[in-house]
Amino acid sequence: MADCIAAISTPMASGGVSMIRISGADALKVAAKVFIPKYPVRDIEKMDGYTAAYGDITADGTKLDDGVLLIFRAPHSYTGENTAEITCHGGIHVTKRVLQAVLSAGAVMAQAGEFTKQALVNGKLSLTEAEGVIDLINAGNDQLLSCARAQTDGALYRRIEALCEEIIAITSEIAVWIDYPDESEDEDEIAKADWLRSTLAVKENIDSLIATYDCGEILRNGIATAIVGKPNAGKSTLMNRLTGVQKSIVTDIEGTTRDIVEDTVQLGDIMLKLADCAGIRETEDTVENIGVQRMIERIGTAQLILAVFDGSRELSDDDKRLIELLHGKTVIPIINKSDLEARADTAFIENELGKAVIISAKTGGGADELEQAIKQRCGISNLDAGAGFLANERQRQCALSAQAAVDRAYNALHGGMTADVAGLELEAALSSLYELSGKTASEEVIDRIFSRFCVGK
Ligand SMILES: Nc1nc2c(c(=O)[nH]1)N(C=O)[C@@H](CNc1ccc(C(=O)N[C@@H](CCC(=O)O)C(=O)O)cc1)CN2
Ligand SMILES: Nc1nc2c(ncn2[C@@H]2O[C@H](COP(=O)(O)OP(=O)(O)OP(=O)(O)O)[C@@H](O)[C@H]2O)c(=O)[nH]1
Ligand SMILES: [Mg+2]
Repeated sequence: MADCIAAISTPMASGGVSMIRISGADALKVAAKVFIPKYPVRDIEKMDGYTAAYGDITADGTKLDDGVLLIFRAPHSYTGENTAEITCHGGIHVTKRVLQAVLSAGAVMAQAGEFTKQALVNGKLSLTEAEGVIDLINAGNDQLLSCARAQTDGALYRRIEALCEEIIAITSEIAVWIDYPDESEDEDEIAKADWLRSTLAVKENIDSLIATYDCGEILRNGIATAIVGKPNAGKSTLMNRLTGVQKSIVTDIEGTTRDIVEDTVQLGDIMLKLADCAGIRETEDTVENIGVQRMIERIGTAQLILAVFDGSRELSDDDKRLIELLHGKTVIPIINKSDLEARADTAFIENELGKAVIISAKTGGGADELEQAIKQRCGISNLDAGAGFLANERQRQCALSAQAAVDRAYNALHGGMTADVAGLELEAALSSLYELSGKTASEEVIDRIFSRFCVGK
């Protein structure tokens, strides 16, 4: 058996060409057994990196196909190992036969993500960069692509490194203090105040790192958005206006919408998963009541609530009951029907729920302002992917344990405990951050990450 792995790196589908990748110390030796260069006659094992040859791909002396061989020399390859890429015609069967020939020549079948794992082991990629590679492959729009690109280029990695350096600066000072305590109490106090300040800065940086997770989550999965308000406020009209289709029934009869009507809409880079709900009111109607209950449940689960008020009428008890339900939620109050004379108490609404947006769902007035408000409220306009952000739950969990440890360190310093306690907590934070960047991630964690890759990546 030769010291190299091999797999088909292109999709299992017919196409123009397919690629079989071989990576490891013996990659060129194995390639030489199946690939016969046509001209100039040359020794594959002596080919320079970044050179290609045209020739026949063979199995046991029989020609399978003609193809192109591309050579990378360690460490200058994706994996950091010697790499040979054989490109053949893109039929599923012929590609499988070429792989078989390569395996017969001694290569070992690669596991899912094993090429990228080699890259990780060889220091070509950090763990968070490798995670970015999966996101890049899965990216379905420009925004996701540029976020994944930032990750594969090490944006998060650098942000974590910077945090670690800040922490190390404090822990090393504390370590010196433990060995050589300051002579005077004054100096001691000055040093402690200094550590407290630096720890606070670290704390703020971790907090803002954790806040980036929600933006990424919103980009990937969209925002669960509930449109709520009293009957006839114009919820269904707004829903139809946002999606551009007449999906929700609109009438001037109160209680028109009962079942939740769902649709999605792309607002710039954000996807809203809209739910148009029944209007809130006291009613004897059994069916409508169930609708109202469902609306209340949605208020509980929605990430964003568009609370629609009829601006042409005075606020009713139902409006006030709704406002009660919305406290503590992420809400954009919307005063609808701006094409009619204004009668609703906007100041009251803003006082309860924050800055309102005035629109006319009927005419489309205020649509831009609403889009801006949604973007602002969801923090998406604040996401600077190039500055590094948390892209998945594993990363978030590591960052949360680092945050908890830094909080404990801060409280220890603030509460007047001896600095060695804070020092230990900061060490704990550091080890969570190392796990995040992959410096100390366990084999198990790494395996779990790579199991999300496809074979051949
Ligand atoms: N044919 C082919 N195309 C591919 C890949 C591949 O493996 N093969 N990749 C696989 O995902 C991506 C490109 N990834 C690569 C990453 C590094 C190197 C490389 O040769 N790195 C050298 C040189 C770096 C430099 O010049 O700065 C190195 O790291 O030393 C090559 C491909 C996308 N396209
Ligand atoms: N003038 C004016 N009328 C509007 C506007 N938006 C909605 N309406 C009207 O208000 C009435 C109720 O609209 P809907 O969208 O069905 O209201 P809803 O909030 O979904 O009502 P329910 O489903 O009963 O809870 C309809 O006659 C709409 O045409 C607006 O911006 N201006
Ligand atoms: Mg409706």
